[in-house]
This record gives sequence, C-alpha cells and structure tokens, in this order.
Amino acid sequence: MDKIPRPVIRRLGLYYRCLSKLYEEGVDYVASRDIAERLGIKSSQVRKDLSYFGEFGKRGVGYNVAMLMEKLESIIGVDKYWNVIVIGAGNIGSALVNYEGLKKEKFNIIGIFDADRAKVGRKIGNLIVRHISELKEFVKKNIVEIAVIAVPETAAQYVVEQLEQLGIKGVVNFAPIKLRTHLLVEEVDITLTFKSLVFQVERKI
Ligand SMILES: NC(=O)c1ccc[n+]([C@@H]2O[C@H](COP(=O)([O-])OP(=O)(O)OC[C@H]3O[C@@H](n4cnc5c(N)ncnc54)[C@H](O)[C@@H]3O)[C@@H](O)[C@H]2O)c1
Repeated sequence: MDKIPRPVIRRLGLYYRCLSKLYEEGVDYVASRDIAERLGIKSSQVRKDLSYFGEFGKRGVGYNVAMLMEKLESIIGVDKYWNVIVIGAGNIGSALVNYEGLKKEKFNIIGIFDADRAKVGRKIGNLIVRHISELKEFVKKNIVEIAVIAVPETAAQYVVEQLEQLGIKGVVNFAPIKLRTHLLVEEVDITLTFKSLVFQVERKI
C-alpha cells in the first residue's frame, strides 16, 4: 500500500464521493467511463487507479457501486471519523470550523487554538477558541491524529514541531512555506493553483 502514488490516493476520495452520489441515485453498476465523465478525467486513468487495489470491475458490466464503495472505504479510511484540530483561529481557521462539508466527510474539528489571547474564548461555530498553551493537555485527553496549520508563515515551522512532539500524524498546511518535519504533510497552496491555471490558460492561447 505504501507504493501507491499520492495523486492516486487523492483521486480515491473523488471516486468515493462520485460513487456515493451514484448510490444515492440508486445506480447498482457503473462503468469506468461514467465515473471518468462525472469527474472530468480519462476513463483509462480511472481503470488504472482502481487496478492498484485488485480487480473490482467486470468487463461489460462495470463496477458494483456498493462493493467498490466498501473497498474504497477500507482503503482511504472514510468509514472512520477523524478528529481534527486547527491551529490558528484567523480567516482560514474560522472558515474551516464553519465549513459543514468537512463534517459530512467525517472530518470532525474538535478544537481550535490560537496564540493571541484576544481571540481565546471566542466562539467559532460550536467551538471555543483555546490558547495554544492548552494544546498538549488537549491532545493527551482526545484522540487526534490530524491537524491543520492555519498560522502565518513565520509561525508555521514552530507549530509543526510542537505537533510532531505531541504525536500528531499528519498535517494540512495552509502556510506558504515548506515545512521541515517527519509528519505527513498535505500543502494547500492557493497561489500555486492559480499559477498552474494561468500556465494552462496561456498554453491554450
Ligand atoms: N486568508 C487567505 O485567503 C489565505 C489563502 C491562502 C493561504 N493563506 C495562508 O494561511 C495561513 C493563515 O491565513 P489567515 O488568513 O487565516 O491568517 P490570519 O492572520 O487571519 O490568522 C492566523 C492566526 O494564527 C494565529 N497565530 C500566530 N502564531 C501562532 C502560533 N504560534 N500558535 C497559534 N496561533 C498562532 C494568529 O493569532 C492568527 O489568529 C497563512 O499562512 C496564510 O499565508 C491564507
């Protein structure tokens, strides 16, 4: 399982969402072509990605939606609730706490922390902002494996080191900085997304 490329793992989440919709629509079997069409990717890509995990599909019939969902659930852990903490109660941190979509996908934000005492005690969604000094105690008392870094670039390295010491396993990092850490990191680099888009736009022109 270690050798599966990251982009594939990311796409599995998309496949899962697509299959959930099909399931809700009452669809029993689906062809890779239909999944591909819904997601705007090539059907050969869908077949290749899913073949990493064994032969799910039947030629001419397609994939059994419920069975494939079950298989994906066991691979990407969507059958499990993940507790998440957010470091930084600014624009991004607050937006995430207020974003219902995460909970729907079973990512449960259970704590938000900030270094600014003026923000501590404020209510964001259903949570009260805690001071960062309470982090250690909080992580000891709760099962938390995932954290979001939503602090300024200058504080992000320090924060990831704290998270590493506390045994957090993975981080979603919004700060535009390459973190030095052993933790698993997913970067959310909005500037890069724009750059990639304009690169493609220019090439089309
Ligand atoms: N706002 C955006 O649209 C946007 C877009 C892309 C990326 N980002 C990046 O995401 C990060 C967060 O952005 P934002 O707009 O939410 O910033 P923000 O300034 O609104 O919030 C950052 C929060 O982090 C807190 N903080 C600072 N040091 C801390 C520490 N050591 N421990 C805990 N909390 C600490 C601050 O008190 C503040 O409340 C930044 O690195 C930013 O560059 C922001």
